[in-house]
Amino acid sequence: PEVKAPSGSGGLRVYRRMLARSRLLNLLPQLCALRPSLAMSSVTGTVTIHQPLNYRAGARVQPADGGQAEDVYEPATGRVITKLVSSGEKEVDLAVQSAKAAFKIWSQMSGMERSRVLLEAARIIREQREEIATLETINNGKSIFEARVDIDISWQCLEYYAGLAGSLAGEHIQLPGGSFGYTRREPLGVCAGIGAWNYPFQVACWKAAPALACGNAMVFKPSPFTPLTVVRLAEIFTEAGVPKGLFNVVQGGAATGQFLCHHPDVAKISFTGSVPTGIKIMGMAAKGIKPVTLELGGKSPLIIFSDCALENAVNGALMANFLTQGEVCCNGTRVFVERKILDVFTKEVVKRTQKIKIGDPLLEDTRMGALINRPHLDRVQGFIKQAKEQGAEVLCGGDLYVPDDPKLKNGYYMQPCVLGNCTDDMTCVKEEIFGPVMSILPFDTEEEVVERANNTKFGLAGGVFTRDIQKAHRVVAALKAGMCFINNYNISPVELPFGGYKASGFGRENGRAAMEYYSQLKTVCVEMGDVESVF
Ligand SMILES: NC(=O)c1ccc[n+]([C@@H]2O[C@H](COP(=O)([O-])OP(=O)(O)OC[C@H]3O[C@@H](n4cnc5c(N)ncnc54)[C@H](O)[C@@H]3O)[C@@H](O)[C@H]2O)c1
Ligand SMILES: C[N+](C)(C)CCCC=O
Repeated sequence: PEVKAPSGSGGLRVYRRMLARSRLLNLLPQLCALRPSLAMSSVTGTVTIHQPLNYRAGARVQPADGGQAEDVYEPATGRVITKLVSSGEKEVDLAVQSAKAAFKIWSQMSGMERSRVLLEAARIIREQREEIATLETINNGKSIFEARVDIDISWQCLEYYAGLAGSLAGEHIQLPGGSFGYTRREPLGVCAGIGAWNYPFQVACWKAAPALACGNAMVFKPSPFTPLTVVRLAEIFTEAGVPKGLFNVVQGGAATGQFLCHHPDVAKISFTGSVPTGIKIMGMAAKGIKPVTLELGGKSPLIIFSDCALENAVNGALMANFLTQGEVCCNGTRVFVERKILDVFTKEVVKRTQKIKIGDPLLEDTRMGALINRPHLDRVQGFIKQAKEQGAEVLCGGDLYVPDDPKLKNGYYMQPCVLGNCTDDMTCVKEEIFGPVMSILPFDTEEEVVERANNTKFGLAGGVFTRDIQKAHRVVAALKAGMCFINNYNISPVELPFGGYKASGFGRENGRAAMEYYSQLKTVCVEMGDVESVF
């Protein structure tokens, strides 16, 4: 109901379908109206946060050994919205100890008891959807339209794992002479979650929901660029009834993350971020022999065959490149187009890209907001400059965008960009840009395109558009990527496992699979007879 899809907009239809999965969604505007929320009063450029941003033992706290306060920006305006105090070793330890104490209570509860608390947390998120989405938009710069979808995926994730919490079980195995064995699926203990800035609330839910469902506690460190909404999540967990200290937030950057990873009482690390940081995380996990989930970057291929439904393929390419200003790990940024339809496809993609409404992310009709910060915007611009130098042609966009509204003039906006005349050896085709930049690459045969699509160090995602269903399955089977789409792109039903191959990481979030990454198997061997010793 809150999503108004212009007619013929297939990408938005997909999003609407995802949202329509909740009957309760119809009630959301009324529910929001009952609660005096941040959303009611906020316009871009007005919100400032003064509350402490760490969360420990069920309350917001200032870190016990905080360093110097750093500015946190509103990407839409370039304005400082809050100050972030990084947590030192002492604060990280206090958070871990708090989690350890809560783990003792939570891990002894039945799956059904945990389920009820997670369902209540999901309900509160739904109720506060508008407020959380608004805060996410203010802190991240993505459009409010998209932030609402992120929040919906977040509560759906909690509901999904609430449903699975009661089903966590082992098996019974018959042995000779009436003896038997059984297995218990047990929680790991205190899990560390470390998040990226592109989906701050959603990344936290994708980690917290399966972790808590399995009986673990968590200490979460968001990106220092987006510290705000995860503290709301912590408050919501407390309000829903988790033991105080079960979900804690420590703020800070690399140093805080390192204290967390090295902490001897942290049993597992779940990391979302870049490949270079992922390598460091794995090194730290190796030192402590800790299991690790790595959700890293990508440079995913999207393959458009000439027998596709063209409008769907164009919509798919837009969805694969321009959500969240292109700052999406699984984006299909290498768009391989069969040469027969290269011109017609490219023309349509360019036309649609030029129509994307850029601007104030809190306005209802905005579809592209501001990039996360000035250095990142400069970096993306640098990729486009280099692409031109290497022979790519800018078919549209690529320049900075300055909105008419004076309060937005210091925001970090750019026009979404489509690059033509690309070749596989160009930097824009090889490296993750993490901005709104699509590279179009022509191909002639299936065999050729599969080989080129796999010719990358990454392996997060991939997609194919074709009406030939045999070809579609054959191609995705050949793609070396963890998350593949046929005739769609970048939707994320929480029931489906998500994660990478190769340098894009390992472990899975979402789906039943994630339960394995937040639990461990204990085997119990039971003797019903006498013990026969060989000695
Ligand atoms: N696969 C996925 O699910 C997924 C999802 C979102 C983003 N990403 C990837 O994340 C990247 C963008 O996010 P980013 O710029 O925040 O990544 P980043 O690697 O710079 O930072 C990620 C997190 O790690 C922390 N960190 C940095 N150095 C650390 C260290 N030495 N020890 C411990 N923690 C440390 C950061 O403070 C932040 O919280 C992109 O590459 C993107 O593809 C992947
Ligand atoms: C929700 N998406 C669009 C699938 C993005 C998942 C998180 C990756 O950055």
